[in-house]
Amino acid sequence: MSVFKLDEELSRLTVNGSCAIVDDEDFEEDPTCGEWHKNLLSAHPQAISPTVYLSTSTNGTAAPSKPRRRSSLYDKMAVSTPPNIKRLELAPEEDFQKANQYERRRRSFSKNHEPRSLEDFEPIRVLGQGAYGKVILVKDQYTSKLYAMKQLKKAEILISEEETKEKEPASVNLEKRLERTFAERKILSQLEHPNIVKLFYSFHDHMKLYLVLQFIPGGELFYHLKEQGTLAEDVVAFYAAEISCALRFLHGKGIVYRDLKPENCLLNEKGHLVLTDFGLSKKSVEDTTESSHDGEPITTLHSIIGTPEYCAPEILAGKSYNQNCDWYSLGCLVYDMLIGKPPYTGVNHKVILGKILKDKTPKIPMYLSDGMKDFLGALLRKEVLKRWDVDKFWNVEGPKNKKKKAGQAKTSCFQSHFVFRKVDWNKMESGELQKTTNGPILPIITDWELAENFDTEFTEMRLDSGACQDQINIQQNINPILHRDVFKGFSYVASSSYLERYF
Ligand SMILES: Nc1ncnc2c1ncn2[C@@H]1O[C@H](COP(=O)(O)OP(=O)(O)OP(=O)(O)O)[C@@H](O)[C@H]1O
Repeated sequence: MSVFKLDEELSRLTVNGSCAIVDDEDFEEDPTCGEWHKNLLSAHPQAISPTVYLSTSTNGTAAPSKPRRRSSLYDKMAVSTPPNIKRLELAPEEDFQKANQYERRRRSFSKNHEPRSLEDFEPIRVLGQGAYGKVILVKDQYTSKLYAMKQLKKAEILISEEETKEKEPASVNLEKRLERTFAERKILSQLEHPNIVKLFYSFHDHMKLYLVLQFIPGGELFYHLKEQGTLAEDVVAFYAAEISCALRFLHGKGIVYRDLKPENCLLNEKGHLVLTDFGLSKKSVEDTTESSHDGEPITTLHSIIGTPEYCAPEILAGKSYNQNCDWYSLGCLVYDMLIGKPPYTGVNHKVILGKILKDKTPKIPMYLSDGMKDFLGALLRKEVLKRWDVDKFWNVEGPKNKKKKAGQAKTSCFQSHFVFRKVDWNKMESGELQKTTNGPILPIITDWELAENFDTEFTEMRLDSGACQDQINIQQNINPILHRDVFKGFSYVASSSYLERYF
């Protein structure tokens, strides 16, 4: 889960791209919210979760044996009390006012376009945890819709352990972390693609930033990989095609994803792949669709960032890089799905880094089809200039060289590659395939609120842990910075039409 932050920003280099902090006028005013943690404590003294799985492995060797769900377990699940029940204890006048307020909000949510706050959502269970906070399954109290709420602790963003180690002034690092925080919110609010998670709302309170995302119930591809060991070539090709569509779409908008790994690939209820976590994505200033699709560099980036196993060598070497780094990561992910581990592994980041930078092109097992070997070989080239420029050759053939020099970059059409022979690109690119058919692995979902395709390591976590400590950290350490209101402009509400399209 952890993000690799080896010398996260090279102090000698500057990022050649736009700061993604957005203008205030772009967004709606956000209400402050604060009661949620109290509600949460009273509603959920303990996290509730079944410790059972319904998914079974098709690969007996790789999957650990897990107990099947007994139906009686459902009866034993704790029932959480909706926080609004508390209103019954209020004095009549307050009760009346609150009830009116509730009714007003309920009516406005039916129109779907209202700034949101933490009290609007009932926490159900933890779905995952990242570097700056948790992702929690929540239920909208007014509409009963489920969302994945990504919470980022302001304290973690404002004060990082690295600051004590790094030579750069704290303000430089802070700018970078804020830039990334805003980048995720800004980038996601501009995107609409069937294979990319949707952002519906964002807001913040005195402790945290909140991104209210579409809940993707099928869990991480990582989870299914653990269950199944490895996947068949056709299945892998299908996921590779869906990821490629999402990456191509992002590159066309001038965005480099930079964090492709199995944990960030989720499966939706129909088994289609959805990319999440845009915390490391970067958008360029010169966001011209034409030049990006020509395969020209979107922008030259320098930050060392990402998860090392899936990270392109040029990034790890501290060189400048462009969108092509995402295609190398796709090669690593495809390799992982087929072989059960990424191309370079090791006991720690240093060992992995050494292998990626010094070893030759990774060994591709003989048992893969020739087509798959060719595909992987073209993406896993360490030198960018020798790597397949997928954006350039997305749907066009490059010039045919009669005498192909050894080590030359592949110039054939990406979509026409042998491994994609069963993929209906037209339907996939238009989104029709994702709407009308199921993907190769259909996650078992008996009840969306159970989040049964997520690891019990997370779903059994206490929902409230750490909340009080964060408060103390903020007050003791970062008051001067906090007063600058650096998170102004974070709040966002998707347009009514966008919201209506998905609910
Ligand atoms: N929309 C979603 N629906 C369901 N689960 C989600 C969703 N978004 C995130 N998750 C779960 O939460 C986990 C962590 O989310 P995410 O990667 O966005 O957090 P992060 O803090 O950026 O993590 P990292 O530090 O690993 O980059 C994911 O791996 C996934 O399991």
